[in-house]
Amino acid sequence: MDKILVQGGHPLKGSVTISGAKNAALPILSAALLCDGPNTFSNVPDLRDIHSTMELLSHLGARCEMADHTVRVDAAGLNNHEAPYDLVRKMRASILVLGPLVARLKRARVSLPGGCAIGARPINLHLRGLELLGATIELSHGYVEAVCEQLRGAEIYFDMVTVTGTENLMMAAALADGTTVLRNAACEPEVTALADVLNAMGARIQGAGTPDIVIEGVARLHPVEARIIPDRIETGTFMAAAALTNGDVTIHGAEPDHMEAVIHKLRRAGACIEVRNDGIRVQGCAPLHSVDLKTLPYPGFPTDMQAQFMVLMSVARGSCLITETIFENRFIHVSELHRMGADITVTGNVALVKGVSRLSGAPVMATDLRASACLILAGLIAENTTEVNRVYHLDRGYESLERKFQQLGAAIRRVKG
Ligand SMILES: CC(=O)N[C@H]1[C@@H](OP(=O)(O)OP(=O)(O)OC[C@H]2O[C@@H](n3ccc(=O)[nH]c3=O)[C@H](O)[C@@H]2O)O[C@H](CO)[C@@H](O)[C@@H]1O
Ligand SMILES: C=C(OP(=O)(O)O)C(=O)O
Repeated sequence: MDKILVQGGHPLKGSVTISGAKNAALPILSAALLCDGPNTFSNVPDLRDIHSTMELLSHLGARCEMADHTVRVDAAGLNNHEAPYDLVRKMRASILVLGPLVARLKRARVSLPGGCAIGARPINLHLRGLELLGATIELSHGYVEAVCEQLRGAEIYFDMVTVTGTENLMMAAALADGTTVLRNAACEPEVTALADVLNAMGARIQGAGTPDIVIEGVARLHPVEARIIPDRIETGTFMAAAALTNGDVTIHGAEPDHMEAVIHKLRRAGACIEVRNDGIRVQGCAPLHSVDLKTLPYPGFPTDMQAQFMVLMSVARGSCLITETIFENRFIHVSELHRMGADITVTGNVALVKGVSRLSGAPVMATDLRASACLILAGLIAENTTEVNRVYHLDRGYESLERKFQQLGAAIRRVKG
């Protein structure tokens, strides 16, 4: 298995270009199942999760190919309603084929994704929404089976904000008879990006990006060409790294409007951030200060940035509380940060982080994507060498992470295992 070695102590300097967003690309690739004919999506990040999704869509009968960050998906041959365990277990976002399959084929049999390192990750709200749209749902042998004659519009209220739940039901409702209203819907930019692609396909969706989304069902959708939005979590990871190393980095290709909560917290922690026409410039203005943080649905501070922010706080002046409200077990990185000398105490979903003067390099590993990114960041400022193991989690979500850090002057390299 590959590992990444980081020699700490090099301030990051220069510029970096952000890739397309994994969490926008995955639902959009599934949306291609809703129409016949060739869809073309550009700026798709070349990641393991993208290839897993293409494998799943091919299994369902779609034709998929990727070249130079452009993915073509043609679901004219969609003929299989079953997403098997072996493909779904590789990636939780596979559940996003459920809505499109029920809408197109009137039936779906999709393996339940189950939990993962960060928490239980239930899909009860997706299933209840599909029932309200008229599908009959059964759970058996680890699979969800959904059938319907024709989906019909309904009013659906989400008890919790769910990103993939909102996306699944928006895709299903796009081809339902009548009007669907989603209340307390997720407002994440990736939801808006999906709605934009569906509308370009001929769907009638209003209100995406707000908690009330209204979808007037249409009889059919047509293929499109679309570009995937920039990855706001990759952007935030590089912003955090620049501030942490007391560096000076300009981030190109990012969308500053999606970064407000992260920019706000980094500024309060002492980073100097300038939003310019050619990118976001982040300069470390040492020392960093402790600031409390709570993860929330968008536009709140993203759970996917909590681990990276914790590294900053672990070497900031003072103490702070970091509260994780989205996932019940998203402090996997804490025990590894302890091994590097951090002073963090976790009680339930709250971490008390007392800033220390330095971290020291150590062999570490994490079983989650953003926790792995956090350990790379810690390695950038730690004394001596940090060895980050199990980097296949990173490869699910960051394209060329070590190459991008090398360009900024970090002493980082991958060792093939
Ligand atoms: C709101 C939120 O920040 N969602 C994050 C979540 O999206 P993802 O779509 O994976 O997760 P959801 O948004 O669906 O889940 C949010 C919360 O709702 C609960 N839930 C969800 C669906 C359901 O049917 N029943 C239920 O109880 C989950 O357990 C969780 O506590 O993980 C992604 C990967 O880290 C992040 O990019 C998203 O920002
Ligand atoms: C945890 C993540 O992804 P997934 O939902 O695919 O597990 C993430 O993007 O941080």
